[in-house]
Amino acid sequence: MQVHHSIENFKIGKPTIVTIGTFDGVHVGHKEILKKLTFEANRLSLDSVILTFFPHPRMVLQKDSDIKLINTIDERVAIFSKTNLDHLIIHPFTKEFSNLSAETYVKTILVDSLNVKKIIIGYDHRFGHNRTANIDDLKRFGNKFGFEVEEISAQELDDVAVSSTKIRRALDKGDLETANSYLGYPFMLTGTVVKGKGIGKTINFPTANLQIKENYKLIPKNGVYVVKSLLDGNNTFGLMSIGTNPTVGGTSRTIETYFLNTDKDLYGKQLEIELLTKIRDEETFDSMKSLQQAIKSDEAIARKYIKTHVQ
Ligand SMILES: Cc1cc2nc3c(=O)[nH]c(=O)nc-3n(C[C@H](O)[C@H](O)[C@H](O)COP(=O)(O)O)c2cc1C
Ligand SMILES: Nc1ncnc2c1ncn2[C@@H]1O[C@H](COP(=O)(O)OP(=O)(O)O)[C@@H](O)[C@H]1O
Repeated sequence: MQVHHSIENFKIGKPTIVTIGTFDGVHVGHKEILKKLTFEANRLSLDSVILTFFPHPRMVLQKDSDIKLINTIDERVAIFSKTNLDHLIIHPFTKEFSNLSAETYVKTILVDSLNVKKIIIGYDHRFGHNRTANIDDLKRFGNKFGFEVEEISAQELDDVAVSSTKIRRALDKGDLETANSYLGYPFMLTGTVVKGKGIGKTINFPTANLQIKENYKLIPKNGVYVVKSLLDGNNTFGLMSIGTNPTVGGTSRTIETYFLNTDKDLYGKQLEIELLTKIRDEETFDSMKSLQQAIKSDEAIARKYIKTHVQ
């Protein structure tokens, strides 16, 4: 798959079949659309294209919007890269771009730049300045400019019963089982290991503190999770604590992982950590000893979970 960071970087080759959207999570419902896109691309001998926008329109048009996304843009690109689509275009969403009228957008971007012959799109897709145009307008433009529109009906989307909103809600509740089954892969957090207060080692539970640079990334509910990550090529399980660490007087939210069976120096490393299940909520303990006891019991629960669910 070729990745293009703007429409301008896309050089017209074969005519295309296109789907358009944010695809936050690239979940099992999205995958159905992508499957359809590949099938039709082969049948009609067209190049398949996903057109997506970044930043998310709400991040640009409502500056104070506190929108949280399931994937960072890099994670989304990595997931798309595993599909067999021909092109991914990540077009910068700017105020200027949002001012394009529906017809100008269709003509200049879809027709002139992408040479589109077919569009596969959800029934509720809206586009153009102030999102005024809908699927009927798109079909009208199709007649005018010579492309076909295949609508994915509400019923079809309902049948899958999965949406990015449902996944976000599950993550907000710490329900990783639901989120991961809707995603079709484990929810992940990606970032760099930075220095913390150095308390972890003193209680024999060193924790790699993950710094996530994207402030729009959705962080699941505070609590303790069983996680998995690839450390120097080895699948390594661990316990992740998300929260403000009230026991040690913390105030800001941290994401820390104690990895099982390793004593590696992880500072500065880039980690992708998969969240598998939540064990408990964050608690305020009356002493470091009680915290240490709780983590010991978390570790026992995690080892049991790994044995019964993963191996
Ligand atoms: C499995 C696990 C569970 C944790 N649970 C809690 C908790 O319930 N409450 C809390 O205040 N801190 C909790 N912590 C966070 C510890 O307070 C934290 O790891 C310790 O302060 C070390 O921080 P440092 O890495 O900045 O040195 C937990 C840590 C781990 C690894
Ligand atoms: N099993 C382990 N799990 C997590 N980190 C470990 C482990 N073994 C060694 N480390 C190292 O210890 C560091 C965490 O130690 P800690 O005392 O919690 O300090 P800090 O507060 O700086 O995170 C990690 O960033 C990593 O480099």
